[in-house]
Amino acid sequence: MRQMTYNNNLDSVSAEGAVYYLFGATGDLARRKLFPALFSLYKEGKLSENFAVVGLARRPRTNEQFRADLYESIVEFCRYKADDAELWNQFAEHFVYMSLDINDVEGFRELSRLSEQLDAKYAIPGNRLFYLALAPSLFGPVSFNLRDGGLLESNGWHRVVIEKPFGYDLPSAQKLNEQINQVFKEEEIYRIDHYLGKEMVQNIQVIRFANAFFEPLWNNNHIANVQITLSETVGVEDRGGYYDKSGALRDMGQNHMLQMLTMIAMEPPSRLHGEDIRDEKVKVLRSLRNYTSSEDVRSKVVRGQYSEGSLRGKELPGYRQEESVNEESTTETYFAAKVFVDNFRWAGVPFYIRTGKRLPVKTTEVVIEFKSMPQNVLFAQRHDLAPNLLVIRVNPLEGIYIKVNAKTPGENNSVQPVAMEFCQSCQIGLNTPEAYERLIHDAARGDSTYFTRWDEVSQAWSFVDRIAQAWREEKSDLKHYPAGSWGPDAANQLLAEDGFHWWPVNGQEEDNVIWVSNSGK
Ligand SMILES: NC(=O)C1=CN([C@@H]2O[C@H](COP(=O)(O)OP(=O)(O)OC[C@H]3O[C@@H](n4cnc5c(N)ncnc54)[C@H](OP(=O)(O)O)[C@@H]3O)[C@@H](O)[C@H]2O)C=CC1
Ligand SMILES: O=C1O[C@H](COP(=O)(O)O)[C@@H](O)[C@H](O)[C@H]1O
Repeated sequence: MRQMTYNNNLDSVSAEGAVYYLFGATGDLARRKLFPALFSLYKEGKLSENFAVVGLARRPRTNEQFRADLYESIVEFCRYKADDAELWNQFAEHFVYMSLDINDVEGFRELSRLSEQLDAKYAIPGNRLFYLALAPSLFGPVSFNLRDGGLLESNGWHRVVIEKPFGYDLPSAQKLNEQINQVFKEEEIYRIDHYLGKEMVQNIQVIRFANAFFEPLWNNNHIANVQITLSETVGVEDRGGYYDKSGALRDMGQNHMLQMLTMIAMEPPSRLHGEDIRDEKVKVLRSLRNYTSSEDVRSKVVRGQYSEGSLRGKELPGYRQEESVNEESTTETYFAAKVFVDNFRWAGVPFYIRTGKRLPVKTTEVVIEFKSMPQNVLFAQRHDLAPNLLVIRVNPLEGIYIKVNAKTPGENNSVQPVAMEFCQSCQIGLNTPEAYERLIHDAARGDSTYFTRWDEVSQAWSFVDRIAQAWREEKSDLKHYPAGSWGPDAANQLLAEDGFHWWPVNGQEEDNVIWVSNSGK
């Protein structure tokens, strides 16, 4: 095994301080995720005192109003309480608001002047982090105006953090990238995929590469299939307008699901450094077997849309009745796919991936199903021995469990499945850093390991585009599933035809399993 080292010499960088420019400061993402993340970083001393945050959007706000919005967001969404008035005032004092239209370069010139004042006030050496919580159509214009307005002329570093979706398909993503590249170098661009900031997604590397009983078995000799589930109970909420153009494939598939797949499937990097890890991840994306025809897509990819139903006793409308959704929409709110990684390690191993809205539970889990032991006469089993599983729970519970076979206590040669669980969130609480905290901190430190590089994004789009193309050609295979159900039955068939089934997720395990867990189960 090659030597791997952690790259932990970046901590000092954020201590230099920076101005954070929050474009889209009056929007939903800022309110629910970005403000709370900044407060948590401040509470933990990760922002030090030499920083400033400039909130930017068109609608007018005074600094006082902006700070009041900030406070409300933190009370509602932050994992830390804002109950220490002195600390709160100290924090809020770093925030200012400026009304600005992205298309107006004059506003950027004024922002540049404000920035110089903030640099002087907080002893910041010109470091600038531009966070674009904006619609993708504004990424190009904002980049040009940052340059033309003089924001990139300061002495320090300049980084731009870009929200997803990065385009709608490969051509639009290419166009976006060309625009941004006219202003920023690739190493200055931090494309967010917040799943990469999740504790357990980052833990995949440690579980794989730090355990002698996983890595040697991590291949097609021993693994029967891999299952990745990202299920949500929510519908489209107030994002119907965006979602109806996007759908589950673009909203979750092109990014979060394929990124998780790469973390599971990649080869060990030579070092745990950003570029080395991303080199390995992009090789996985290049190895994805492309669907050869529309027929091929239809046989391996299932799409669904939720109709009326109920969840935990609550009646729910169908997708087509949601606000800002076309009444005849054929947008998928669910998809499941059988994917192959055509390389030496994974040849022949199916990766089953599924995601959907209005499913029965909110969970993200990865199941590694190992090949079964050969059936033999040693055990008095009436049924096949259950395969060993490694389950990685990403959220809301965080942890892992392994399922093994053991002797049924007191009975001769009878076999009993036992699940041994390390519930990380039960052990240390749910107070682990949220994904956005981790990622904002990483961007400020110049660590782009858990951001997506352009070659990854483009490769993922070219894979997804083939599916979208087949769906455009033929719409009749869209299946409707009742809200609150596990999606179309065709998704079960996808596995059944290979002799597999989806493993239960989120604590809905089978009755006959003995649990050994630190969760008190
Ligand atoms: N919300 C979420 O949970 C997630 C969002 N994202 C992505 O993050 C981005 C932002 O999403 P979200 O916050 O939900 O969107 P919102 O629609 O809630 O907010 C958009 C923001 O952009 C500002 N804005 C729009 N046009 C202009 C303009 N011409 N000049 C200056 N500011 C402008 C708006 O302010 P104003 O109207 O005052 O100008 C507002 O602050 C999107 O790309 C989205 O896909 C990604 C993952 C999750
Ligand atoms: O990016 C997105 O992710 C969320 C789900 O994120 P999670 O961290 O709560 O699992 C999803 O609801 C949203 O549609 C999508 O845009």
